[in-house]
Amino acid sequence: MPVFLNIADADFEQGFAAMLGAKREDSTDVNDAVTAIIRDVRDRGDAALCDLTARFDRLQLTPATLRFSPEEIAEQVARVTPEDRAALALAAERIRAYHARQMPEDASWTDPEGATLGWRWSAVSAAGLYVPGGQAAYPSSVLMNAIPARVAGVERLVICVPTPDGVINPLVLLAAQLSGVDEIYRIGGAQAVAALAYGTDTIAPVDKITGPGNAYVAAAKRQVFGRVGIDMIAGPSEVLVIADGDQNPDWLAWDLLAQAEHDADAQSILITTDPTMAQAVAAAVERIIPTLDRAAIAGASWRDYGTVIVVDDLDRAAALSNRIAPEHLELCVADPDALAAKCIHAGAIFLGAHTPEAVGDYVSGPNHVLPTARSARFSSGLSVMDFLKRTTMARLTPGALAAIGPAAVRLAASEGLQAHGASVQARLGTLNERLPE
Ligand SMILES: NC(=O)c1ccc[n+]([C@@H]2O[C@H](COP(=O)([O-])OP(=O)(O)OC[C@H]3O[C@@H](n4cnc5c(N)ncnc54)[C@H](O)[C@@H]3O)[C@@H](O)[C@H]2O)c1
Ligand SMILES: N[C@H](CO)Cc1c[nH]c[nH+]1
Ligand SMILES: [Zn+2]
Repeated sequence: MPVFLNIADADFEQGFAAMLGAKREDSTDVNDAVTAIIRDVRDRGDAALCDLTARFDRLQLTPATLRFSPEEIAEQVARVTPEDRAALALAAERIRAYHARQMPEDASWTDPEGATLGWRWSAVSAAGLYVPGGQAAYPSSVLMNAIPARVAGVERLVICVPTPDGVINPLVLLAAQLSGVDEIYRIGGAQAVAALAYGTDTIAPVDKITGPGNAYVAAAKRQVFGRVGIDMIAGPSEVLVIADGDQNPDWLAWDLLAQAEHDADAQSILITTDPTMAQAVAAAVERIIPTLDRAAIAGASWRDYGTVIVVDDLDRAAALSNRIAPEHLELCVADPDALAAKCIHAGAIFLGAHTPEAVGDYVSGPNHVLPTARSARFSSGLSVMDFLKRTTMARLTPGALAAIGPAAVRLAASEGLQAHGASVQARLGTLNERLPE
């Protein structure tokens, strides 16, 4: 049974703890295995990639076949139906248009002292996108990672995707093609992350690695961070639906199950002001679960992490939502804008009964790679900013240096840094002057 709370009389703190659950912890075994794999790839390069792919993905490769050839990509992409191609193209175009608006502007101004100041944005030169293999390969996630990189102006975009037993989802390759990916390698796990970070004879290293993956991929991203940038370590998906009493319970049940079917560790929460709605949605969820293709996963997720909370009013719902800081927040209420104004901490907000979270997974335009496990309190979803760096700029005239330089000289002296002060004084012509007491 999911956790069922009536906030009016339940111990919320206890329920809150149960709701957040005891999620996965870092495993020493995984970390040690990943350290060894990374070392192997650094030492033996392509040979290690081929050996590890044979071991984990049951696929024999040579350095020459690590990369998908243009002919193979064309052959796979030709298998995609026109309907699937059109849907993917529509998604790609909407995601591109949304992310184009995120591009920040450079800035430059001259202050009253005569200093011209500002900043300039530039893209990372090369980005590597990890695409989880097998059943978990989502073409939509290829678009969500690769398109912001391209919009940001990344010159070289690389994908690593494991192909267990040689099997690849053609839609993943089409999504890569639509997003302008330059190179696709059929490798996965920690060895792929190591190759992207350190490079091999065949794979040139990248500057930033993004994308989800299993515990080995996550541990490898943590271990190579510093050598390269990484996006975030995304945990199991979550949705919080806030609903008033005037909603269709079946619609809300489908929304909760759309997260639950992702992962047995996913979390779906309903907060409602109407006890009758709470009961109706919970009943609909139980009725629908056995009909799902992924009934076992969705059932486990709902049983272990599903939560239904009844509150007195929407202010209380907003306060709870802010504590949960959900990855996805659906506001199925009469005035979603008023409620959204009170919901400060959420990765993505979906306003109104006709905006199911699932549309955001694919085609609305915003990114579906979002902060999980309450990290929406301090972080944001993937965006073009993840592929950009900001460089600050300053140019001083002699007059500007004369106006503000003496303060720098004084501060350098206070820090005991003689050359710092001298580099300013030399320009001011005051190098041999004693510093004022
Ligand atoms: N948007 C998202 O957040 C999102 C999307 C899709 C998938 N996912 C997550 O990605 C993951 C997919 O997992 P997956 O395993 O199917 O694919 P994966 O591509 O993440 O991992 C496959 C690789 O794991 C490595 N591996 C497996 N067992 C190993 C072992 N014992 N020792 C060392 N390495 C080992 C192998 O190299 C293999 O190629 C799931 O956790 C899923 O929840 C997240
Ligand atoms: N809801 C997932 C995490 O935001 C993303 C996804 C991909 N495909 C379907 N859904
Ligand atoms: Zn989803």
